[in-house]
Amino acid sequence: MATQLLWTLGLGVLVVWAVRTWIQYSALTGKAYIRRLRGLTTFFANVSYVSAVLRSSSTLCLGHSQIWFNIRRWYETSGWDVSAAISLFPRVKVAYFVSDPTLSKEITSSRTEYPKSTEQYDVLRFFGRNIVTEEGEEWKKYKKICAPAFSERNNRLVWDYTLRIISDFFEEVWLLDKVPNDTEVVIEDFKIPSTQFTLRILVAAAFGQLLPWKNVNTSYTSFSNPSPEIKLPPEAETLGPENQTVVTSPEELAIEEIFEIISQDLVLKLVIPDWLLRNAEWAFMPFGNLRNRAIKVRKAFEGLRLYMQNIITARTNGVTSSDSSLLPSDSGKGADLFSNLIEANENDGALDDGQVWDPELGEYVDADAYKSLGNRTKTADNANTKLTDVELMGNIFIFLLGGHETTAHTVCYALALLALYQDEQEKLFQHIISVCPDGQMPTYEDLPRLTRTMAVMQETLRLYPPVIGIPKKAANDTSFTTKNPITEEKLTIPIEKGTQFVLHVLGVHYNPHYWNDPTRFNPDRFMPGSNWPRDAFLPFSAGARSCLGKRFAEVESVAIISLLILKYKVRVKEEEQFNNETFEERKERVLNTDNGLTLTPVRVPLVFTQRE
Ligand code: HEM
Repeated sequence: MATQLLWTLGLGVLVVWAVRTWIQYSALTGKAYIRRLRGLTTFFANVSYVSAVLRSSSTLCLGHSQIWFNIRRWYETSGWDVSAAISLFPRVKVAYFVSDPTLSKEITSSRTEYPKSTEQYDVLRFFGRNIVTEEGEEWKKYKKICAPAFSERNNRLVWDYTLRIISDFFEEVWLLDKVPNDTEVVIEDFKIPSTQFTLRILVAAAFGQLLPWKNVNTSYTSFSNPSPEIKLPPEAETLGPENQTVVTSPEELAIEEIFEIISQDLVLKLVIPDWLLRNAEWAFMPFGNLRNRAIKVRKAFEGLRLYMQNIITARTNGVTSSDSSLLPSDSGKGADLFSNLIEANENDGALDDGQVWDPELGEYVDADAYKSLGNRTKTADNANTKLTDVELMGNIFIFLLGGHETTAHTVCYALALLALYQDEQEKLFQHIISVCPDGQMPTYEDLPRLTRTMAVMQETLRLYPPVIGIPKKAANDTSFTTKNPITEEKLTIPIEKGTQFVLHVLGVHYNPHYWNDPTRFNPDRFMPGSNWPRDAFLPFSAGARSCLGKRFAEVESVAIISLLILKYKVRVKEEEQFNNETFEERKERVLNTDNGLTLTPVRVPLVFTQRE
């Protein structure tokens, strides 16, 4: 009887929901502007945790891979650069995907009208609130302390550490000096060393700690013409899914392993509630693989907490970073992100150069001038501007998370593209040796002249932006206008408060109305003097909430790419099973992409030959 009642009740709720959905759906799709901008209709909300988990393309939800695979289809179908994506559950909603650069500029430059849709970032508060997860006054407080950490001295430190780390890698892992000239280094998947580079650079530039190359995982490396005296360093334990060992304590994990686990399985931390994760041993007992992954994720987060806590305690006790003594120049000494953050925190956002970040102006200003600014100072002074240890940890965590994979994958795609396009690689090599003749190592002062390396990086970011969609929402009932790129007709769309927008970075970057031959790899677009469309390039977002680590990532990527191309000629590894493929097939294979935490190359097999 009770079961029958429950069934009847359930069915009743379902019918009410279905009828209500149908009415709402008909009303929405009956609107002329929705019909004109119509994109996909899916069951679940387009930007949701469900879509993060269900990544395959389906009509169930607009998974992340849809955003990748449908780069331009929606816009081509409607003829407009804005696409209205409708979802049905729990209620009918519309989200606007924007590939119109003028509209995306309007959105990014008006933070109060179109704030960041931070609900989707709640989960990134595991270690504390931080600059990515907050909006409004709270975000301003974080920005004021965090922005000065990315100082010019830190950029120099990034450069110096990158040179040091990559040179050590050549000597200790690729055994540059010990390998005869005709020996080639064969890399099964270049994503692995590129991730190892950027993690080490990030840890060095964030904490002043140089992680040793000793015991790094080198299972992806071999030599095509090995001489007997060459011995690779011993391999560290690999942590692929095939490895089913269970880590018993967070202290057992090295920082590399922690990041490898977090990159692979962050989504488990996002979707499994904490109490379940704490009891993963028994809760997931019947699911061996899932159980082991859940335990590893928990340990990795505990390990990272311990790692960061130890550094905070050491710094609080006056222990400073020591490894910068190993660097070629000492101009960046003591300017690691963490030291800068603590300094800015102590000095109300000011660094020792007397500059302070004004979150409302969005620029550095003189600290004394800032204090004399009436209302703005009042807001800042009233807020409790000092970050607690928990907030410091939350922000450092976000620097590590935001700066690791993004840059690693950019460098990986750049090398893949250069391996495929040998003529572009040769142009780049000639350019680098013109800046650094006679085998000289490039210095930080050479950076502004390494324009072609920067152009290669930018073109890579255009084609493979790590962050492919940036969520925003409307703060009020308002309207927006978009212009048809072909007919120039203008369409004004009324929107309700809370309406979701996705700045569709891929849609903008492949927009043929702004980029000539957009699928072609052509670094010349970004060379000085060429007039590329600034508003149609959004890899770091734009406006007040754009990437804080932009310069960090540029300095690091230009240094890594320049050094690799200066020392090695790179090509795609020949593999028997792909002997008969065309260039287009090879390109598709080598640049094959999945969407994990960021856009991720699937497997990039490369061969590096030492240059004379
Ligand atoms: C190629 C490398 C990188 C790319 C493509 C990239 C991209 C982005 C994007 C698109 C955003 C805006 C996200 C949003 O609004 O939802 C962002 C924000 C941010 N990024 Fe990056 N990033 C990169 C490297 C880095 C690095 C190296 C760091 C730090 C070491 C970093 C730290 C941050 C921080 C702190 C924010 C939040 C800024 C705010 O909300 O005010 N990023 N990044």
